[in-house]
Amino acid sequence: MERLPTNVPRGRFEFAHRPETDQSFENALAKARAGDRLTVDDGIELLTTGTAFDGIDPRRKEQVLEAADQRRAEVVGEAVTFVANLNNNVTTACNTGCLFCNFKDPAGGFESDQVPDGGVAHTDRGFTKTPADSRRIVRDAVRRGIYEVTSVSGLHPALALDADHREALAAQGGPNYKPASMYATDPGTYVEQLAAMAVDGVHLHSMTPEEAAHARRGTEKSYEQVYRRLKRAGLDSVPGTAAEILVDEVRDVICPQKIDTGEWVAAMEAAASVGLDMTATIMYGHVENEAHRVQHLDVVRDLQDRTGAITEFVPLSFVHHDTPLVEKGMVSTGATQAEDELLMAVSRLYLDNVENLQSSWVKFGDELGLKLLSCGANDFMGTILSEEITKRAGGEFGEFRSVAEYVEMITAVGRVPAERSTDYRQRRVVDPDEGPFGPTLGPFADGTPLVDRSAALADD
Ligand SMILES: C[S@@+](CC[C@H](N)C(=O)[O-])C[C@H]1O[C@@H](n2cnc3c(N)ncnc32)[C@H](O)[C@@H]1O
Ligand SMILES: Nc1c(NC[C@H](O)[C@H](O)[C@H](O)CO)[nH]c(=O)[nH]c1=O
Ligand SMILES: N[C@@H](Cc1ccc(O)cc1)C(=O)O
Ligand code: SF4
Repeated sequence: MERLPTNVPRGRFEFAHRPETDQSFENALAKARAGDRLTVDDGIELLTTGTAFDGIDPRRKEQVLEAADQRRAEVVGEAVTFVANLNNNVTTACNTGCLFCNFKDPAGGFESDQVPDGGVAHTDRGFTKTPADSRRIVRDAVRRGIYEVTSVSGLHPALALDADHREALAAQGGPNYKPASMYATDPGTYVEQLAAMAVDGVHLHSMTPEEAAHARRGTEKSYEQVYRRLKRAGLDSVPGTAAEILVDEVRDVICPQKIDTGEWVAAMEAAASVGLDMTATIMYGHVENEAHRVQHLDVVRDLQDRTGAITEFVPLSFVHHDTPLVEKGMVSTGATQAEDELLMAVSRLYLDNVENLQSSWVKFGDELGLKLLSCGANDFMGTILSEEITKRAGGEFGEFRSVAEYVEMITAVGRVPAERSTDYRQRRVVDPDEGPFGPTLGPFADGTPLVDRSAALADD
């Protein structure tokens, strides 16, 4: 039987870590089926369907997917959850230069001398919102019934933890700092933005490890001090993005100016130590190989063993179309479907201490997103209402799914739709015979259906 292709022919990049093991696929599959804790070598054998040959064996792939689906059913049952949420990203200004990212705009384009009076930024596809802008956008969405607002942004040079941090950066001239007075729009401080978004009891999900590093730059503050201050300002949980691939030889290629693996882990541990829940992610399907992917899972599993704070794992398949990695000719595609399916399945089997696995329709689309619910996933992401990160990398699956669409799609694949809270501690099963369908868990939610106002939101 012909083997299916993988996206990056092994060996194209000279990495020290390579998908070679002393384990056999059969042994690894037997351990997975028995519910044994897998080793990195086991994971590599499952993810490659056997390292003895290049490409993916379709029959073995189905065996791995079936094992993952069985494990999902045992761990979390038949419900497929979704959250009523909003993405409110504050700014696209960022000079960190991650090669997989097209969300960012050079911060210089936002400086006052670059922006016509009252006009939009020099890079007119980007944006910076004031705290007042954020508050207005979030308040509107809360009144429409959302439960959570997620906010992840570029590392704007004027952004600082709080007023004291701003003063310290101004006094020492940096690092990566320019005063807000140089920009057409002042983003405020992280504390001001969080306080502005923490309206009416909405759940505030923000401040990735990379943003926390930005919020302590040039100081001796610990990550604990930063996250404790952010929690006081209204932060409820932390997105475990900026993870990308938690193996430094890969980070050195795709995001050399970003925090390293150790810093990411330290920030996440700190967030957990001050009582914040978090998600964890992997952004895969670019230059890395299967050994890197499983080593990444091992870092996440170990973090969860030590903190228990990770509420879900979120595979982010690299959206490659409009990114520097493609422009530089380093890659030409993202992950193949077979790789997406196996990554989800091996995540389920390897992360034996993380209960929830998310399939994102904005990255995979509805059809593959639903298929991945039979490969180990049990969550189908959220309504989000607005989305720039994927869209600006060339993603074309939209910015919104209504509760009615969730109920229709989930029941169509024979699963049980359930609205959830960010921390999964609240789950409300939705009866598909009891329309109309709207969110009910948010502070102002009364079951009124959400409508697609992404155009209106984009005008904000
Ligand atoms: C855009 S950043 C914004 C927050 C912050 N600047 C950071 O890097 O954590 C958030 C995450 O989006 C994901 N992302 C960015 N570009 C992507 C792409 N082209 N495909 C898939 N995920 C992407 C990355 O995992 C990244 O950590
Ligand atoms: N996977 C993606 C997400 N996931 C995060 C969820 O939207 C939600 O914030 C989290 O599950 C906590 O409840 N968000 C995106 O905007 N895009 C994705 O691809
Ligand atoms: N920021 C990520 C999505 C994400 C958001 C919050 C999370 O907790 C996890 C993932 C992206 O757009 O790709
Ligand atoms: S991934 Fe985050 S830090 Fe990296 S360039 Fe994009 S916005 Fe900036």
